[in-house]
This record gives sequence, structure tokens and C-alpha cells, in this order.
Amino acid sequence: MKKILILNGPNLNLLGRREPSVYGSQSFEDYFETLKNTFANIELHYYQSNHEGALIDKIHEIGFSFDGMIINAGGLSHSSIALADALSSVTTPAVEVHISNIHAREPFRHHSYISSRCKGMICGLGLRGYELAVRFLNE
Ligand SMILES: O=C1C[C@@](O)(C(=O)O)C[C@@H](O)[C@@H]1O
Repeated sequence: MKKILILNGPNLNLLGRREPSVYGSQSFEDYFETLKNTFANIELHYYQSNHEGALIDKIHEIGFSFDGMIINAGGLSHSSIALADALSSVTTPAVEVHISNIHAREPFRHHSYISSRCKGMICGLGLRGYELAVRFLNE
């Protein structure tokens, strides 16, 4: 069975309550239940932290044994060289996901330090982006 981790960064614990006009009204925990049902043949794991170091520790922990990871680093995408370095340091392939279309928003969201360390990036497709990323990593 393939093992895939979904890694969510800062403020994504508030999905469903946080700026619903931008990020929708469903909590990630709810969505994750649907995902697990859709992909009953994959071992899906989920980890969220508001702390950069905790996200880096998680990448180190799973980064040599899991088959894939899906990372939405939230605001850290636009600032964290350390997270980008962590992704370069491991062998597990990553796909970057953003719920909103970061290119249609403020200019400071247009650049992500982690994009170049990922297989690809999905943005602007809402929570659906996570499902598409799982499908890609499962292929
Ligand atoms: O926290 C987030 C969420 C986000 O990563 C997204 O999923 O659309 C986009 C980021 O710019 C923002 O800081």
C-alpha cells in the first residue's frame, strides 16, 4: 500500500472558518475523511502545524520512507528557504498545493520558495487540488 502524507502549514487548521470567501467553508478534517474514503487503497496521513520547525521535522521523519507528500506550506511558501532546503534533503517526491490561486492575489504570494523543489504545483482549484495531487502521486 502506498503511503502519502498531506502536510499543511500555518493557519490551515482554521480552514472552514478562516476567510471562507477565499478558502471555502469546509474544515480540512471533514475533507480528509472524504479523501480517505475515495482512496481506500492508499495509506493517507495528515499533519498540520503552525510551526516551521515542526513541518521540517515531519519532512525529515517521512522523507525517506513515504511514496509521496502533498505540501501546502501556507504563508511559509513565500518566505521559507529552510522548508525548501528540507524538501531538497529528502527523497520522497512532493507536490505543492494551494487552495487559492496565488497568482491572482497579492504580488507577495506569486513566488513560492518550495515550488522548485516539488514535482509540480496545483493552485486555485480549492480543496480539489489535494485530491488531484493524490491521484498524481499514486500513478
Ligand atoms: O495560508 C495561505 C494559504 C495558501 O497556501 C492557499 O492554500 O491558498 C496561499 C498562501 O498565500 C496563504 O498564505
